[in-house]
Amino acid sequence: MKVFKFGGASVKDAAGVRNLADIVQAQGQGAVVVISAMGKTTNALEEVVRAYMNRQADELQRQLQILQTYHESIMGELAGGDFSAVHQTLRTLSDYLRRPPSARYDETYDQIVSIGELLSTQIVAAYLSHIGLPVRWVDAREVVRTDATFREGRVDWDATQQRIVKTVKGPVTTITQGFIGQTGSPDGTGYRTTTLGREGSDYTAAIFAYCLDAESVTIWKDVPGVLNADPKYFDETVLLEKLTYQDAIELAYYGATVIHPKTMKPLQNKGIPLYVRSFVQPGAPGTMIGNVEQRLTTPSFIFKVNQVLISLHPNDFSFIAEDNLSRIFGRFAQVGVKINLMQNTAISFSVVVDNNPDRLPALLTVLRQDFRVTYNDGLELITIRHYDQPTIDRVLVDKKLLLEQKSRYTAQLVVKNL
Ligand SMILES: Nc1ncnc2c1ncn2[C@@H]1O[C@H](COP(=O)(O)OP(=O)(O)O)[C@@H](O)[C@H]1O
Ligand SMILES: N[C@@H](CC(=O)OP(=O)(O)O)C(=O)O
Repeated sequence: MKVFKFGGASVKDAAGVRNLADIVQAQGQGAVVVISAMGKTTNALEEVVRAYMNRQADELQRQLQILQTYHESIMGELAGGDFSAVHQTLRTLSDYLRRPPSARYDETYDQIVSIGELLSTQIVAAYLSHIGLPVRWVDAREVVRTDATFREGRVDWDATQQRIVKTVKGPVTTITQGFIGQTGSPDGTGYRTTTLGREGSDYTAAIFAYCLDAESVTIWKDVPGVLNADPKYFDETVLLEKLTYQDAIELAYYGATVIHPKTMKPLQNKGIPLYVRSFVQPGAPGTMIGNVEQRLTTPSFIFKVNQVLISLHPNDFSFIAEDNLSRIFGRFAQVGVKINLMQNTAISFSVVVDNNPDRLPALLTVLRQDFRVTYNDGLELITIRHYDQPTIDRVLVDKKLLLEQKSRYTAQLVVKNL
């Protein structure tokens, strides 16, 4: 059994859906096919959530219309298939949005944002059936069980495995959603949809593969495979043909957005290979991640833009020791901000985080309760895996270095453009 994952870029239009059908027919019949929301639908649904929670009726209608028109135009162009399930899902969303919003933002977010994956998989399943490829549409919410951490659901592996094994059987191709799951409701009155964190569809593919002891997972991308840098920021990239799980985990952890960082561990635990291949050139081999002998030697770059360097200084005479550190980490966990890099001296603690306007102001407020806080924004965090000095010198041209951290294999540089 193979698992395929198609992300938003691969199904952003009708041509993408037809291309997916060609790939599945040629290489993936009988596979589990995990699909994300089409194009930038998740971002669009985040706007729907914002308008709904802020009770902006006109804006909400406008956003809903954009969403509906986009999906309808893809269905129109596909010209064929029974899309009644898609229309039902759109009606369910409209009905939901007619009710007054609850105060539980994250829970509401998941109920709305999860619609993107339902729509995409219903469109793809209808089209595949129409062209004569029998498929089973599986509602991932009924098999992927999570806790009640909305927007970042933690998987209950035993319950999920039982359900997946029971549901996914036989030679028929399965179509299911990435990114979404379900929890028993906090008040015990029913089930609620959860999501696994933005860009979490790769992780869903790994969950299905783990539970089914799949022979491989292939994620189909708009790039030839894993490259030694994001081609959006770098002109001369090199394809990494083979990677150890460890190197792939490190690259993803430091921010190489080509694979979600949670994807590798379940696969590594069962030795299931992960292929990253181009949906534009499906015949090309791409990158193979697995139990390979050779560690990576090519320097690989990860650029994170829009970073903020925050420095904390105790208000009293204390040092940055265990008690202060535990308080600091508690504050970050409380507001849900991920630390991209940290460094401490006796009397200061510096962290680099994404400049997320939804969370940064809350973070600064709670930190200021205990510390004097200074910060510097508009920065870049450059991570070089398997670095050498000439590589570091090259990336520092026209940049001012604010902070540097090196371990045996990884160098991290916080810089400002000159
Ligand atoms: N090291 C890397 N190798 C290849 N692509 C990368 C790398 N780092 C970042 N990317 C970016 O990842 C993108 C593909 O991931 P993403 O847009 O999340 O795909 P999808 O949403 O279709 O799953 C590429 O277009 C590329 O810009
Ligand atoms: N649609 C979700 C989940 C996802 O993984 O999408 P993609 O595979 O297009 O990155 C998101 O945008 O966060």
